[in-house]
Amino acid sequence: MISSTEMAVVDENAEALGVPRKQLMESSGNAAARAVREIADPGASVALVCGRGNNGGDAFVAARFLSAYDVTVHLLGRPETISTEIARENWVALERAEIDRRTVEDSTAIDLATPDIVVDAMLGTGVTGALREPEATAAETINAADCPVLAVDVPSGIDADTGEREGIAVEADRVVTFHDEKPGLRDLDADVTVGDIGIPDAAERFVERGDLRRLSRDSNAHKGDFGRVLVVGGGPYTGAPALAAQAALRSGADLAYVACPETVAREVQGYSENLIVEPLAGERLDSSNVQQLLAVASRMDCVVFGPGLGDATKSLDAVEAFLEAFAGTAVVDADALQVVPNVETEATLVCTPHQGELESMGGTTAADPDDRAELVESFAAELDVTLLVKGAYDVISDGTRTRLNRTGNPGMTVGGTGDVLAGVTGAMACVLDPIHAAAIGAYTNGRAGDIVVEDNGYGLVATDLLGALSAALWSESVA
Ligand SMILES: NC(=O)C1=CN([C@@H]2O[C@H](COP(=O)(O)OP(=O)(O)OC[C@H]3O[C@@H](n4cnc5c(N)ncnc54)[C@H](O)[C@@H]3O)[C@@H](O)[C@H]2O)[C@H](O)CC1
Ligand SMILES: [K+]
Repeated sequence: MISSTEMAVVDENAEALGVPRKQLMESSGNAAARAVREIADPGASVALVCGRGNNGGDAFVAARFLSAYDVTVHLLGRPETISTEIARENWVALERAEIDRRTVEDSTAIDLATPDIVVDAMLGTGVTGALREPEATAAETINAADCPVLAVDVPSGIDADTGEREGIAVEADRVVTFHDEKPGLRDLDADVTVGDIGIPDAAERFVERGDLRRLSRDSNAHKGDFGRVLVVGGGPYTGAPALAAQAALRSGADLAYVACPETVAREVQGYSENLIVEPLAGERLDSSNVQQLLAVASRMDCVVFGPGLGDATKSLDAVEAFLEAFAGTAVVDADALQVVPNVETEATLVCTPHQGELESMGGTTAADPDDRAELVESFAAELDVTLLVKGAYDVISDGTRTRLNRTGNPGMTVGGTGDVLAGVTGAMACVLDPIHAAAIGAYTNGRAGDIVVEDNGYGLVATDLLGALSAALWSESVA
């Protein structure tokens, strides 16, 4: 089962893997034509009722595959209003092929005559809200037709995210849906088949640029809507927490705080005026800081534990005491990871170990990415956390869903890149589910590293990544 949001991610991921949308439309149209052939014999009359989006485009393609039938293509609206380039190209192809195509500019004038089969290709996963005109009246006409109705992808008027309808919807006898079943179709009184349109499994398995669609920026947003991140770390090291916090800002968080021992607070602040530093009494994090941390954390959307914290027992005890009392979202990295296997917490945890750290947590690893993915998935389920295990192929799993990330390069073994990753993941965890936050964190951090190396060659340092994060996340040129 796949929602329309998820479908849009997978569709763009397929494109990133070299399978363009036009090719997918060709397969969708072919699958729709196959369904027509299963319902009606050659020579039968087929009325295709098409909208102006890609759902309609599928039917333009189907018409080309139905040369043995008496086909009429009805476009609802003017051809200039066809909303996508690939649908328009397929519309134009119909004219050249001299296939009977008509435009219906007045919804009351749609005349299907008495076809042997009607194909509903008005709206698919792009529908929002109740059917408007001319689609609403056309749906009535289709429902009144005395012949079988085949819906392309989803019956028009059914919301492909929820399976619900807000007003009138096409009553289909048969649905040919693409790639995977859509919500609600099973509850319909219709025969539903899933057409394989050639989207490779890799489009779901690997994190690709389509995943970035999960990050939409609403223009009405306020400060704080994209998250407040608190990085807890520093003591033996000062650069690490500053890197993580700046990475969180560069990847969209609105505010980044660093809670660190007071002895290093000035130094941490010195790295950037964009950071808000919260000094903690003492030279190393210890249990006496926990109440203060809990108070600060209660105002945050995500807490990142670990960067530059060190492995002093008293600091790890403090992390444990914090997590025992915390019920929010935390990213756990570096030495703080040791605490995770034994802690009793209600917090939602995203852990970012490299393979050595995974083993010290009690997990196992393997050289083959698919074997590793299986091991990581079961370990994530056992710990009840989301794991992002770093490697040439990063493995991300919440124990049920498992993804692989291939961005990044050998130049990124340099110190500090893990702190950047923890910060990016923290920013993502403010606005996304843990599995998506970790997947996009891994993708973005690696992509930033690839951009730096493409521009300058090897020799990157962690601060270079900060400058490339925006491009990795938002630049159109990233392909
Ligand atoms: N990877 C894939 O799944 C593929 C899917 N294909 C097909 O494409 C459609 C989705 O296409 P899209 O262009 O995104 O949207 P639609 O065609 O469903 O509709 C967009 C169109 O409709 C207008 N609109 C939206 N809501 C309403 C409404 N309530 N009333 C009237 N009009 C409405 C909107 O303004 C747009 O103009 C998918 O279902 C598949 O059939 C491709 O084949 C490629 C592969
Ligand atoms: K449809």
